Amino acid sequence: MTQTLWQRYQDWLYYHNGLELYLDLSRVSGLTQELLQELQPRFIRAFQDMAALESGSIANPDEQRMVGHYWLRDADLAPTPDIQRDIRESIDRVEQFAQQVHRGEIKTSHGEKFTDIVAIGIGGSALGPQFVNQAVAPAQPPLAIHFIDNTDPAGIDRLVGDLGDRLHTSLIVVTSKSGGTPEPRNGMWELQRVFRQREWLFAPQAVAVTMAGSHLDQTAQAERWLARFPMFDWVGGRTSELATVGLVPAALQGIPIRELLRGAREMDQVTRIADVKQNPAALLALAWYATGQGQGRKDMVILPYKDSLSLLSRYLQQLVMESLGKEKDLDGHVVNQGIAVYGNKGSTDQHAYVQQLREGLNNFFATFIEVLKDRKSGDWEIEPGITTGDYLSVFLQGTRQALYENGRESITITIREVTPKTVAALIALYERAVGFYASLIHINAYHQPGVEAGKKVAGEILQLQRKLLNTLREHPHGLTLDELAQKVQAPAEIETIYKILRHLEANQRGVEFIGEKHKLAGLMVRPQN
Ligand SMILES: O=P(O)(O)OC[C@H]1O[C@H](O)[C@H](O)[C@@H](O)[C@@H]1O
Repeated sequence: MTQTLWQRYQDWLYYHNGLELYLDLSRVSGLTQELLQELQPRFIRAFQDMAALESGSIANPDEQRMVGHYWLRDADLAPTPDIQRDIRESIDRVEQFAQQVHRGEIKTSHGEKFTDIVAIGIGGSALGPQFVNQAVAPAQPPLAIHFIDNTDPAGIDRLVGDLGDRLHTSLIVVTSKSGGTPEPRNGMWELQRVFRQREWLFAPQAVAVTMAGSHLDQTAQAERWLARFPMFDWVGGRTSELATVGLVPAALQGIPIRELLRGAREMDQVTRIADVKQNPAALLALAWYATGQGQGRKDMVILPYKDSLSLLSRYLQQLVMESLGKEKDLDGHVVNQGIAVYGNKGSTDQHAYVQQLREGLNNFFATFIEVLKDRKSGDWEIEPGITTGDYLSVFLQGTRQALYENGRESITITIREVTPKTVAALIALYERAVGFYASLIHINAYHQPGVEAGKKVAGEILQLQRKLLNTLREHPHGLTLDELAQKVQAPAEIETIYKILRHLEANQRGVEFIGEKHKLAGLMVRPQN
């Protein structure tokens, strides 16, 4: 007897009472009891791996590191008394610092209360804080937050311009776990220059969030910055939102960090259960495996039907793709794994790419995030018996049904309201699901070897740029691109050389082309007068 969809819905529905969170997997048609049985041995291994991880094993073998982000929300889990103490102390210090700033006990060096935060960081040092800021920052926060999350001078200029004098009452929170990432360092240097130009003191407004002893930490100590908060080497960037990386900006914005920690802890407690059907993260990992045949054949389209969650997809892009997008498995076999993540929000995206989802390439599964509570207060009927929120709700249901009827799979996560607790629970759910899924496909979810390759090439190009400028200065009458490439002993890099020169010329950086610059054959370049 074919199972009714309603029966399937009930069979594959998970509900967490404390969090009022539902996980509906019924529209993942590849999900069957048979698959669950087939994968049981791998799940048993995944639960064992996870238990070992939480006990302090070297769960990140490639970097020989422990993986301890779950300890952040329940210090008792940490494997040593020292780590337990470090966790508790760091949270207490964050809370105390924020309270002192809010009360005006910590002020600027010129005696004013702080009004804003400029958060400088990139990747895991920005995406979590940005997501949580948009999701749950108070309407009138004690300090408004602004992000420099790139090395784009125009973006920095825009922020400095928008801030105006509020920069003088801003806390500059520089976050970099490694303490050496070029982009946040550049952001810091750019702001320090603005402070110098305006004859303002930078250090008394500066806060560092980084690993003890890092270059950034040493700088903050030497320059006597206002405060420093530790990042631990056993917390990865993409799982650091519940570490000081996320807690410092959250606390300063008046977001209750103990609620964030509580929500994540409550989710951790159930995602620790070694029984797939009782474990929402294991169920999520199973659904991902089912829909993509364990090879990421389907992209993960994140569709929260709530404006305040529209940065969730950007946050999950790093958490999922930097964890799962790996060339080799734990045995060194080339697997080129991953699950691509994209999305924005509903119902907005129905007017953008849902057309392709409904009728085009069936290479995705949607993840709807449904929020039952429409607004804090003041609801009213825009039509008899209908509210704006009804539209949002029925557009989600309608899209989900329209996709399913055309053979497109979806997962639906439902929460009653967007709160610090439920947002942190969502973060914890995905952190654990990524960990389980990585076990199922036998990869290390906790390193990121692929990000180094691009950085290495970038460093080489910067070096080449320095050589080009030095060489050009010796030839005021100019050289052809070929001659220049020969003189810097990089004939094979002529295209890169051309791109470096084109960028320098566009910014009046001491280089000018002779002749029509799009006619590359025989194009000459000389030092700019
Ligand atoms: O916090 P940082 O050390 O500056 O690192 C910032 C980011 O850098 C790299 O891109 C890593 O792959 C990310 O995982 C990390 O979040």
